[in-house]
Amino acid sequence: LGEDAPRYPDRPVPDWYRDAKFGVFVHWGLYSVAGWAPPRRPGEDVPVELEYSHHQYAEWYANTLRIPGSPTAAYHESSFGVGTSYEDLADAWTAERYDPDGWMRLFAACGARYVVPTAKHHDGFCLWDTATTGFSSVHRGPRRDVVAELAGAARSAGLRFGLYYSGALDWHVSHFPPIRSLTDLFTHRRNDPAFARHCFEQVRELVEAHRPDVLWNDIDWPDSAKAAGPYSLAELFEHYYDLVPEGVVNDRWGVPHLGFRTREYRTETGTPAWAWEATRGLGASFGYNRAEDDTHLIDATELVHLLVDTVAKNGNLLLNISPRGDGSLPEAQVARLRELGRWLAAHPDAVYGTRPWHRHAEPVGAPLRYTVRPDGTLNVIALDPAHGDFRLPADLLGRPGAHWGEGAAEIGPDGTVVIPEALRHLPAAVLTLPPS
Ligand SMILES: C[C@@H]1N[C@H](CNC(=O)c2cc3ccccc3o2)[C@@H](O)[C@H](O)[C@@H]1O
Repeated sequence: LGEDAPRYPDRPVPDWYRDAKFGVFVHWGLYSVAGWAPPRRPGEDVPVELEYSHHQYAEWYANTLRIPGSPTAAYHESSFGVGTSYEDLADAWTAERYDPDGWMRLFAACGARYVVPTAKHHDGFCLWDTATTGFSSVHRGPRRDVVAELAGAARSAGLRFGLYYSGALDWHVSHFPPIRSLTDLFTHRRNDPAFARHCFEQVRELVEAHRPDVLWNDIDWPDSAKAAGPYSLAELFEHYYDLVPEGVVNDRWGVPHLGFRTREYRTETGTPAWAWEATRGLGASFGYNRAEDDTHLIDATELVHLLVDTVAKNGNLLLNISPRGDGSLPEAQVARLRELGRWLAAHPDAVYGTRPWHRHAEPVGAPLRYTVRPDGTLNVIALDPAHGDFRLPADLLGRPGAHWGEGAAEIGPDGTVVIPEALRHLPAAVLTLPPS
């Protein structure tokens, strides 16, 4: 490291985060007013040359709109007219059905332990009472301090409160051509000291006003803040941890300091020793996409499997919900969240507060996942109980006291575990083995 390379703190990921396991991401912003991107079903891909002109992330609307000939450009003109800019939409944003307390009560009821709403996404529109710009939800549109309302509602609902911030991209204060490739993504962005100070001051406002338990930065941070000196990232982290001793950050700051690692629409192959977080939308987008219907969304059983698989691999799941511009929550998304919450409410000890076993699954055979409770009890989670009985692996044979929630488990001499009929309709069934 060069002589001016700052020193970053080495901090463990706090236990509250590792125990929480399930959080709700909320991408809500000016892009939710338009709420459109070319829809994409699970498994569908586009050729790399269309990756940005046909971006499936509706929160990228401001960029996609600027790509000549993109479906988004056509959608925008037909919906808002040739003379309406993206930023003009700020005055059309009324958020008339926005109910922060209702949102947070729902997320808590669905088993989330933390929530991470977007404070500023790549479009640069700020959802809090900022002194740094007039491009905000207080000065324009809703004329509400969305972040303050969400912070209060989250904590009243017993949730930890984090904030997403777009550190690398702010299209309101940048004047590059649209991003049309991965190369553009890394070159069409500001790294100058003035922008670095702008980002520093914005996040300082958020930290001082709301003490977020999680600082979830996206993509990267302005390079000129990565050396020692005023408005440096090192100073920002120091300030943050002074104000929020149990605070935690993610791994997208572009410096050798991170809390939990992140995977987006992907998972880990095994069980890493480090804390990590899997994040995705319920469909292919984080921002609301009115072009998505039920067939574009992950189904509830897959959602339970995603959570269990992630937790078995030492990860958390940060599942995104995409409120409409008016603040209402898409019913199909809420239905899936509630279904996940019902399973979690019936099997809390299979997830919350657990830690991974020495393997997360079996290389072959029945789809099992393992988690270990604080008292050493092993949760053997059958991901597809409808397929019926499964064989316990050799290293678990003979362990006494095997139990389903309701009663003792029937296990044959060869390790065949009979799944009770009453459990076969569930997305996953949990067999517990007391500490050996
Ligand atoms: C949560 C989503 N993040 C998108 C940017 N994605 C990334 O920077 C990214 C993607 C990703 C995948 C694996 C490890 C790190 C990674 O970073 C961002 O462009 C989307 O609009 C949305 O906010």
